[in-house]
Amino acid sequence: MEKEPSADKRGPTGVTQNEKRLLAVLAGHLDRTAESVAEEMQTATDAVIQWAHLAEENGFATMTRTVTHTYVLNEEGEVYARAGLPERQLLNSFEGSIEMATLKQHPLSKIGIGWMRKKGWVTIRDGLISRNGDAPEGIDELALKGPLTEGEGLNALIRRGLIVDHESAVTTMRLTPAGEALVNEGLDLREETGQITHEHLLTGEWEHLNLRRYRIDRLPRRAVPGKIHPYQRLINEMRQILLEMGFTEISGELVQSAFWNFDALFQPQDHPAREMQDTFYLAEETDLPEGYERVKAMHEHGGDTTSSGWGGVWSGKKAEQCVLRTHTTGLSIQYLATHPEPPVRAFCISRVYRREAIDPTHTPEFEQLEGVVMDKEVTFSHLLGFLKEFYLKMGFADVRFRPAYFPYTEPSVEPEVYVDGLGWVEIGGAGIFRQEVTDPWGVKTPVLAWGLGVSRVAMLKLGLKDLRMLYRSDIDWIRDAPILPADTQSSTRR
Ligand SMILES: N[C@@H](Cc1ccccc1)C(=O)O
Repeated sequence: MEKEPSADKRGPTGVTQNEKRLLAVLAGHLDRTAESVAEEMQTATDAVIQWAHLAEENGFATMTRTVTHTYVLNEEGEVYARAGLPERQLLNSFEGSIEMATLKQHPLSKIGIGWMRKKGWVTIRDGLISRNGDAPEGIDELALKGPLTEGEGLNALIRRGLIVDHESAVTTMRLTPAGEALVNEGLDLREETGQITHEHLLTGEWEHLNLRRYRIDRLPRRAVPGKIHPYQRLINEMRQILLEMGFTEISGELVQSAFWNFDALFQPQDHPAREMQDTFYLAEETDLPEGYERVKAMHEHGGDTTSSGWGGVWSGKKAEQCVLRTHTTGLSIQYLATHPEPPVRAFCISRVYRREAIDPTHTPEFEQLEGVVMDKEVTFSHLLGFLKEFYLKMGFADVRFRPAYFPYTEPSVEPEVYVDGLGWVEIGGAGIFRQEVTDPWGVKTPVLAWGLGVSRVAMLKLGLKDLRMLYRSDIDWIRDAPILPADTQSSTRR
């Protein structure tokens, strides 16, 4: 291949063909407008500006953009230019003093009176307007006479909305000394070939081609294609794991009765979590489902079981109240009520609502991953094993369990995962449903149940310091968040 002239001076990246053509056109001129260059090169002005940008980056040319304004009176301005500003016309309409009420009859009084006062032309006292003196012509009135050149007078007219500002930009460009030197050394203006073809190789023509150089030291412009929100991506991944483990996905309404959200889970009616400050109550009420009497009996005295219940009188009114679901455990028990025979493996990943003060780690709405496994002979060990397995698949290798309490499970645990830099982080609740929960619906087989904070997991997996980021649609964050397919995220995935 021919050695390109002065390749050393062009830097390692070379100069594009279009840039060279542009430099040749600029040679011998001082400043040229983009338009005239475009005309000579028989191309679009935008293209010329783009090539000039490249040349500028390489130090061969400079560009200057000059914005010029042309000011013209608008329709209203034209009228005032002929007849005078409203305040002048108004002032000329009377001598000495005039009753305010009379002057208000004047069609221009609305605009004019204020301006006359502002300019100190008149004094208003006891409903009477009096001239102060001879009211000399102001800079705005001078400007109105034209020509409209920049200055305080014009600014005053612009502020009063009497002017149209026509803006036009002219881009000029010229060679730098380096650009001139490059042109003087001679530019290789032969056509460039961007792609070598089979033909070129066969005929040996490739040896004589002027091949376009790649700028391998430059990053290409960043591509920001559409993609799934990082949080949704994580939720999809969790869903996939559970589906692969043989679970059925269930769903339910955001609005639930207190009955399903609390009572069916043997949560006593005076439980603090049911208080207004923790739960969003709605004005609506709903009918109690068939079989609610058995839940009532369970609360009051333990129904037909050995449990003694909570005692007292269970109020149907309280149970009829509608709430924004505070957890998804209410969906699990509803599902079991209609599917009381084993085996059942069900899950849902859904939004729940709690009256939390908003801060970096609390939002009043967040997602939970809820699940149940009902089968003959499933035990507490299976529950721990399952949770461990799930977290492993999510990429948390260290999982441990702390004893916990929920009104609906016994025994109960809170799983924790170990996160570098944070230590052990609590990430949900789990346990075996109590007899008080399952018995009213004829469920006789053990039920493993859990509810995990999905947004918590997301925070840890996405390295967020602020939970709110998940809900904020911060476009920069969304663009920057890496796309990690499930398979590459965790080496423990089996
Ligand atoms: N509902 C509990 C989690 C949980 C679900 C199922 C069983 C035990 C605990 C919570 O919201 O924190």
